Amino acid sequence: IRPLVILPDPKLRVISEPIKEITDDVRRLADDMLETMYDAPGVGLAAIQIGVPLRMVTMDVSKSEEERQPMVLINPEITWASEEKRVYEEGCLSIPEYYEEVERPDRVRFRYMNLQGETLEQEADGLLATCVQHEIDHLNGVLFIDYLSKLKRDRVITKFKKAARREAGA
Ligand SMILES: O=C(O)C[C@@H](Cc1ccccc1)[C@H](O)SCc1ccccc1
Ligand SMILES: [Zn+2]
Repeated sequence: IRPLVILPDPKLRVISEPIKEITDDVRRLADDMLETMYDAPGVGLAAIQIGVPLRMVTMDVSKSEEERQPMVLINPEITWASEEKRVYEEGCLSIPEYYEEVERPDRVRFRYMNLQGETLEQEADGLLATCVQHEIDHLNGVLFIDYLSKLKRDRVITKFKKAARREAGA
């Protein structure tokens, strides 16, 4: 389990680098991310959220504990998005205990490489569509608060800056 990077850490604004080769380190990163994601718990995690600026995402939107369906996406990209939008109350493991409605395309198609080195493309709707868009945003330094009004965004950033100062014992 790796510590989560929390707002206002500037690491969250980094654009993550593509993964060029699937090495044992890359496989270990996937294991660390899945372990951290399940422990949080969350349904998705981007590598930058544990401080690693590489384009890897883990997801598991399966409902039950028994039937875990872990997904590891390497260099994922959205290849198509529906016109229809859907509003979902999003949260973020890097912005704890803050939830706001975000509107995103209802369905997306995304392409990625898996840990076996295969390039796959699949379509998603519902929570998986929301999650994959939220995670790929992380790889581009975009947070869900960027879709809110400036007023709301500034409020939450100020709140987390104050909390960070208190922690530093300022
Ligand atoms: O911070 C993250 O990237 C993980 C989020 C991903 C996510 C956010 C909003 C909507 C879908 C996925 C965590 O999974 S937040 C916890 C959570 C758990 C169940 C459903 C939605 C969010
Ligand atoms: Zn997030």
